Amino acid sequence: MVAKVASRVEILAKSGLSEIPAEYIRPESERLDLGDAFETAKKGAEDQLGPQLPVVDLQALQSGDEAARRACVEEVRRAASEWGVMHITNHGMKPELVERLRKVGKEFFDLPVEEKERYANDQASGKIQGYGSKLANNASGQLEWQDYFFHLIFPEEKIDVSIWPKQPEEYIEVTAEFGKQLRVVVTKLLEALSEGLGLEKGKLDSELGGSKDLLLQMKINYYPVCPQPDLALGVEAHTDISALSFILHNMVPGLQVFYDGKWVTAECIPDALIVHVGDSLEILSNGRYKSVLHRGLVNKEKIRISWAVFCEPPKETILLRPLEELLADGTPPNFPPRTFDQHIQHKLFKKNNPEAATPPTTATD
Ligand SMILES: O=C(O)CCC(=O)C(=O)O
Ligand SMILES: [Fe+2]
Repeated sequence: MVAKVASRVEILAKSGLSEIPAEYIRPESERLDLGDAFETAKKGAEDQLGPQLPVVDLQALQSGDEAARRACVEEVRRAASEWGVMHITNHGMKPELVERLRKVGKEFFDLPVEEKERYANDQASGKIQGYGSKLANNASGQLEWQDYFFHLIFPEEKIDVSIWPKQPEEYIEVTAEFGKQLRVVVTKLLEALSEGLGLEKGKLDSELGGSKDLLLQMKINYYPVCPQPDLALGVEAHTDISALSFILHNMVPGLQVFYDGKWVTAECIPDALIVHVGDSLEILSNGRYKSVLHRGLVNKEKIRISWAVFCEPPKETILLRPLEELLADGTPPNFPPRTFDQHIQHKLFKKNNPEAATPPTTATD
């Protein structure tokens, strides 16, 4: 078999084509409401009907005022339970650092494609870090309108800066610092989420590997302008396999989350970070926190860039299963025990075999 070479969406977009290749055209069922979300989002929140993602101010988590702190924990709990996603403000991450992260990521993607190719990943040989584009290896053979750069940013002992962009020069310093500071935010949020489940505050963090083994993996998603945004998706609808995912972006709308039977376009809120609950946290919490279904739209006018950071447990050494404390009252577990790796394999299998009978041990997901 001839190895598949990924074609870069950036090259397609720059070629000036007016119709996108067939592999990028989503099936009819996915296209119903793709067209005008960008236009709607541009008009501003006032014009958007219906509910909006919750915005949670984390300031009070550090507060000496116990009532205020508890109220904040409750807001986090509620957002993670009802939506599985929230904007967080006053999270402690310095706006200047976030701005520098945006700058170095954009400068990397501004390089010519040939320069970026020097960092190309090789999914077939398991080299997943680096510059890439989706290969048509799923059942439908569908592609997404994006290129990306993927690499581990924390813990420091596990990162391999030799595969990180060397241009712009500041990339490594800024991104490593971002990883360190984001880890502090992760700790804080996991503490609030543990407390929201009635658990000891360090519980979720340690169940996910703690300071040594919980990984922060960053994916910079680069969505070029698309001549037919009503036919394509930047990222198809999915839930993240992570415990939590953090998203920041270049203030171009495109992220949608599925809530109450509808796709809701996330507003662009300066200095806020978006946090998703992913599958791993859904499993540990026995479904009390929801792994949110989401997707990314593209548009005709503006390049969109997002930085997604996935907080993941180690692949094989931890068994993800609903925490015992949450089953003590006789509540049955809603998920079978699986390592993170087994969860990934199971999800892939289900995606590629939608008709397959679900084995008895997996009856609940
Ligand atoms: O671009 C976005 O806002 C979302 C990206 C995303 O869902 C992902 O990378 O998993
Ligand atoms: Fe995602």
